[in-house]
Amino acid sequence: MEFLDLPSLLSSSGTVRLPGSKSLSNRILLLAALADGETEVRDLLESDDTARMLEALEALGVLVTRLGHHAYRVKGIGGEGAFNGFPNKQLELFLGNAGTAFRPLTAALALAGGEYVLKGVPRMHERPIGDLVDGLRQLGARIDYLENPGFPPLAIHAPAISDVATVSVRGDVSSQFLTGLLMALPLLDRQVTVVVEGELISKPYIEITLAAMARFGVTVQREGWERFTVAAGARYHSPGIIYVEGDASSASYFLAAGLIGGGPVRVEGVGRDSVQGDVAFAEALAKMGARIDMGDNWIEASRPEGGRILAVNMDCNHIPDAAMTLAVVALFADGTTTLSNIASWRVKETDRIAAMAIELRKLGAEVEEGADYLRVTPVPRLQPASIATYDDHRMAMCFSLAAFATPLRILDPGCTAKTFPDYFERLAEVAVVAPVIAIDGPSASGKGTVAARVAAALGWDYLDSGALYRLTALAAQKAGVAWDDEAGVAALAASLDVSFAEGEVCLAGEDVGDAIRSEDISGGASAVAALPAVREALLFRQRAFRVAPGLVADGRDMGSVVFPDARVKVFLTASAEVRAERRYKQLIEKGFSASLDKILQELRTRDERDSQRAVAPLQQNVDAQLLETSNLTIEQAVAQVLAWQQACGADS
Ligand SMILES: Nc1ncnc2c1ncn2[C@@H]1O[C@H](COP(=O)(O)OP(=O)(O)OP(=O)(O)O)[C@@H](O)[C@H]1O
Ligand SMILES: Nc1ccn([C@@H]2O[C@H](COP(=O)(O)O)[C@@H](O)[C@H]2O)c(=O)n1
Repeated sequence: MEFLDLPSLLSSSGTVRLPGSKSLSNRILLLAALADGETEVRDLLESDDTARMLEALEALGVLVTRLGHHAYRVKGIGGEGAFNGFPNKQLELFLGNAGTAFRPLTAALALAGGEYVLKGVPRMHERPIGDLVDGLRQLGARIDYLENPGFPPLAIHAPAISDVATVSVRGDVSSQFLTGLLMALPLLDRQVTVVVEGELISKPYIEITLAAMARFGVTVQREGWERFTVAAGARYHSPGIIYVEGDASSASYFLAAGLIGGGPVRVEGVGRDSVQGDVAFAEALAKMGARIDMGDNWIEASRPEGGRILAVNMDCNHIPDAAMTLAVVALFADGTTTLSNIASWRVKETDRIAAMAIELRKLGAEVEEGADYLRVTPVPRLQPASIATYDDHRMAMCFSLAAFATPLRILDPGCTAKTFPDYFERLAEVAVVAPVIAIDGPSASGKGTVAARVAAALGWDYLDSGALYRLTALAAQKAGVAWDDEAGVAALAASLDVSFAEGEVCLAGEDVGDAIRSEDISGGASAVAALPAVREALLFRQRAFRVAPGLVADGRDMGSVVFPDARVKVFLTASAEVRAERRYKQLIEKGFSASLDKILQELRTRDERDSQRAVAPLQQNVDAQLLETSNLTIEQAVAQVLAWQQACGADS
């Protein structure tokens, strides 16, 4: 499985231009297709969900021209006289997991006339659509469930249009059912009123629908949130050029980063004039302690000097998507946060309440999960974890914010392609990561000694990565697993029970500081380190050491593989003879017997194996500074590394 390791994030500031809103993009594309005339859609979101809508429209015979720079020209199929439906009247469409494509297309195709099959990914087939189908059937639509009643896939047949003037639809499961119905009604040439049954959820999404329809010339008469009427003769007319607003839900991650990391972080593309309800996220964040500034087309979030992040009890029905971000902000709050009225999370890309609870607990938070609420109690120190994302873009994006507290592994980060393909690149632009000094070099060159002293001088953490390979070799020896049994040793490496505290190195609670330094285990470490699966198993464990305020790491591949973005990279070495002598002295001082010749020979063997192995071989990388210490004291070597650190202007 693909993954992305996020280091600890220290602070945030900067500006992000948001991608186009998913909700608006797919609504506008469909309306442009149904309208008369040509519409130029600018700033369209380029993502999986919009790709599914574009593919579907083109397959239906709508002419779409890609103009570049997120602009598309759509030749509408509307015109004078009765609506004739789409040019292609018999088709099977695959709509992935795009709810904003599936629901409105179901409604439009059900009233358009034709024989269509609508399918999606397995999760789409678990997301209810029965309420929309029931509403459409009242209008004469003929729709069959191909698998389970109430769920996609669907077979849509030409409708037997009735003259019913009032239809009802449930509003308490997904507002997309009402959206789908409303957007399709102008295809009928008569007045129809939709009556909402139950309390309508996610009302701001209906505002988006009404605003988008209005841009295409159709005004919906609204009586509260219960009755919506589309008049006879309502027709979609192209507005000519239409701009898609930035995605307000996507803004939530950056605004939250502004609060958690200090900010200010500004998002451009949404602001005071936005039609998207998720801009209300900014108010929710303000209740959690953020300072919010807003212009017509931008919003900025920061944390006031000395400000705390406040726990809240919040009804999130109006911002269901952006509220996921609040659940992660809650990890930084000063008490227990409760997010309520979020039952719709259960029928989104995944069961988001369940998924959120599982993943927040992995980080160490206390979480209570209810049918329609989530309660999060933070802990003083979060723990590094691999976060599963459930093929849900918002899981990946909101959990990235936990990196302000701990290094993280995000599994399947590519799932953000649904709405925000370059999310992690944009996040990197506004977040400052914990700095790393990577010191690589051959055995006994002094890199551990120098690295530990540099770390102490800077007040940073220190990682002796070689110790992890040594511990793995020792664990294998104790378990009777041969050092060349790649799968067996990798399994041990993945579950190593180790701790480094107060100068002790413990394996399963036992201090093995001296045992892992024996020449036998040195050879074993070098042997297991040549196994790719072992290196893979230890990768995140090493990266998890990268916490605030910074890390000095020593090993063989710190600068090349583990921390390729380290700001200072050093290749610290000395001649083999000098190194053998240093190791000899070290052993004698510790009271071990040793032979200089044997040490030199073993050291050369280890150098040879470390530099010849296929994965992460020991070598000086082009971007690493050479530090030849044969004629340097420890103090001189330390001073040189600190000078490089200062010269590169890294945080100290
Ligand atoms: N510049 C130096 N001059 C003299 N002695 C040094 C110098 N640097 C380190 N030493 C000594 O060399 C010995 C080996 O150093 P150290 O254990 O730090 O090496 P290392 O590269 O981390 O080794 P390994 O890879 O085997 O863990 C230590 O006793 C240390 O004090
Ligand atoms: N990043 C690293 C660190 C170590 N190794 C291997 O482990 C052996 C022991 O390391 P020491 O630094 O404690 O000597 C070493 O010989 C390497 O084979 C590694 O591969 N990558």
